[in-house]
Amino acid sequence: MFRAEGVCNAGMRAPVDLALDSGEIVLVQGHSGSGKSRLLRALADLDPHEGDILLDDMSQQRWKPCDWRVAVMYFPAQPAWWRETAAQHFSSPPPNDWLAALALAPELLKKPIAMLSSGEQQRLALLRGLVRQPRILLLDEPTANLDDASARRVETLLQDYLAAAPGRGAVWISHNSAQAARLHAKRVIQLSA
Ligand SMILES: Nc1ncnc2c1ncn2[C@@H]1O[C@H](COP(=O)(O)OP(=O)(O)OP(=O)(O)O)[C@@H](O)[C@H]1O
Repeated sequence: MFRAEGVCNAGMRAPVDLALDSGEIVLVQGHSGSGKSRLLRALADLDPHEGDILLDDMSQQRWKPCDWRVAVMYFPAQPAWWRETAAQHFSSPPPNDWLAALALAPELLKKPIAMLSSGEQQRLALLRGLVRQPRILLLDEPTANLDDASARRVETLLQDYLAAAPGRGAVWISHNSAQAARLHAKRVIQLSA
């Protein structure tokens, strides 16, 4: 379904091959600075890079870049905001059950971003991306700012999202071995420093 062959971005030590089947999570691990974020940015076509990346056998080079970045969406560890409130960043409002699943009060959407905790911002940024229905989620430590209970809520929501339609998958950076076990990833890509 999703394949990467010889992908290399500036800051990565070696090219990476990767394959993702429908519903699958591939974990990416490695020391700080080993190139995990740079790999995900290359997969999302956010930087010039080497190698080929295919979704349903169609090369990234044949996609319109803006369509690719919605289908193959990068979720940075530190999300960017450019308007005053989170609500202003959503193409369509997040479903109430998603907000509830992440224990986010709907009122948070209307608060100034500067008044939200980093964990609230990270969860809202996740929903901001999911409402656009990406197929491949490139998750850069999506629970980095969260306590254990909140992290598990995010894991459950993401696993449910992947299972809700065919043709979805995730490449997930995680430093947490307990989380890695919970995600049942069949494949782990270990980047060396
Ligand atoms: N635009 C860039 N061009 C070249 N090298 C870069 C660029 N941005 C970052 N780097 C370097 O690439 C290397 C890998 O960075 P990356 O952010 O992918 O690491 P990481 O494995 O995600 O680390 P961490 O776990 O600390 O987030 C680092 O040495 C970094 O300094």
